[in-house]
Amino acid sequence: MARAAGPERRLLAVYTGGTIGMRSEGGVLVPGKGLAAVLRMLPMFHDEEHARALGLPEDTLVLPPASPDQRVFYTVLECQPLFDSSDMTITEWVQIAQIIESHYARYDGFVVIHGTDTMAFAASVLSFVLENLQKTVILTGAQVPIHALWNDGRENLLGALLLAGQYVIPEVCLFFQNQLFRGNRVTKVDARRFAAFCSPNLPPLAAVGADVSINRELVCRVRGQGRLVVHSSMERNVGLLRLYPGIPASLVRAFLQPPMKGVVMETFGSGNGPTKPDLLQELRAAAERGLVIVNCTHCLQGAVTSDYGAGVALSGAGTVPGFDMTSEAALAKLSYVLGLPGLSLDGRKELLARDLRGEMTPPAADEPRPSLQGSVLGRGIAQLLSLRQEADEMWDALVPSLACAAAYTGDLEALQVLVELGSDRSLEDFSGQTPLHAAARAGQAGAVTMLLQRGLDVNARDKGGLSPLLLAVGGRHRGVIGLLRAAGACLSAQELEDSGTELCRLASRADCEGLRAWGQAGADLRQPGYDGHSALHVADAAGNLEVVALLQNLRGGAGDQALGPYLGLHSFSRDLPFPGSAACCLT
Ligand SMILES: NC(=O)C[C@H](N)C(=O)O
Repeated sequence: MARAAGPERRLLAVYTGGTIGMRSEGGVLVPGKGLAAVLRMLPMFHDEEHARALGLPEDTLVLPPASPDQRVFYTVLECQPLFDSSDMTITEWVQIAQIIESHYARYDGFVVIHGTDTMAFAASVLSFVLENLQKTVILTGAQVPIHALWNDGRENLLGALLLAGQYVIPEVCLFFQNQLFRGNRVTKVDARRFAAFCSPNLPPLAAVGADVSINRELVCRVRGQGRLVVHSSMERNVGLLRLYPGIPASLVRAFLQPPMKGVVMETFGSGNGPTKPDLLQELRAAAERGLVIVNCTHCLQGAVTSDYGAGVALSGAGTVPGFDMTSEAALAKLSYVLGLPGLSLDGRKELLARDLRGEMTPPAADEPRPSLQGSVLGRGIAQLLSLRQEADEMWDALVPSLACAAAYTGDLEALQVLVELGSDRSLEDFSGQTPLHAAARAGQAGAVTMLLQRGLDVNARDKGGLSPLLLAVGGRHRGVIGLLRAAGACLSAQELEDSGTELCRLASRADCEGLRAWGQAGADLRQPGYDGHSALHVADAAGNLEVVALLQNLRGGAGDQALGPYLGLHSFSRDLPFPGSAACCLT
């Protein structure tokens, strides 16, 4: 986490509805249009004099100076339609993520103005949908409309704009009543009070008083190095089932029927439930059918543990522990994990039990308690716990190499899991190679496609300066070269210059495939080698008519245009199912 640099910071505020902008119609509150016009009239939200002096466009608002050397400019994007958040679903939240994606390069941070009723669900979903986030995203809203005399909307929105404008907190956060929370840790706890949200199992990331105090230990590091990825294929057939004393097995059975694919089950206390055989049998049968059940406690605070027989019975029936996740986060995570393509059931359960976006505290992170040092058994347990932690660290260190191995062999299922596990850190191995290098070297088009979709840097260089494109050229993997080029891979100026000598070498060996690969990668086939001769000269002097004909056919310089039709170059956007460009409307 860093204080944002630069004299001007630009934010996009996506206004989706909620009480903050609501008006009373017929005695009830309904979403209200024109929030930007309201903000323009409020001096705390817009410095008209400064805007006029700079000649800012009509849609750009500017906050009064918060510090002498920095100004926050922002644009309000009003969605159509506006929602009471009770009507919002995963579909709208994915659309918000797509709006962020399509404006990502132009803004330094994002504020999402949202109704409070489902804001905890929205923040949780966004935290999973947005992968490799490197900019601040803050959701906020209000309990009372901003145009009312006494309201919380002004403070909440101003705080969110100031934090997103002044700090790089690369997470989906929620700001309410002077506190900045991790979005997937919050839950709404009050329908009326201004302190509407709490984060029961994680302290706030920041608190705003006379000063801003940031809890630096807690703020996520920038996750991965790739570009932003929006996971739009969230599974919709997920549900939330709250156990209550005496719940009949027949009701549980009815709830777990297809098309349901995943269920968050809210249990008692530390993850306990009734141990009636008929109920356990329903859970077991559903788990055996492939339904994924995540066990979360319905307590506000605390975690699912294996302290009680009544909890162990549930895990014995095939449920996955959700530890200290909120039900909102668990539902969002389930939808995300079940929506990932190409994973086995075990792979999905493995991801569910792992902390992916800071949404839970798995027990492996527990420090051995000091009291354990007092007895022989206690010391043994403490040692076991620390061994387990070391094993975890070893696992983390091995993920990049394992991911490279999976990419090299084209094991897509293993690769998917490993890339997900490594998403909060670099996937470079000891030599600086990423799995994309390994896949390109081996010509694994499927793995290359998956990794490009996951946002791995197409032009990454390993410690020897090699890029995936150069490795694919070396292996003459023309399908992979096409994929990389279409995703923006290019040879460096030095490689283009050095390619002349290599082209001459290939021509002298009559290596037509090699020449085609270089041409497809964007090399100019007329580039002279170290002695000033081109590949065509070399082939001509050697009397190799096939190579001469090939080079003449492919002349015209940079391979793309000349080789495109010949080699079947294709449009990346047509071939890869990247999320389409985002609409600004929520429909
Ligand atoms: N305070 C609010 O924003 C509640 C409103 N019903 C909403 O969620 O849109």
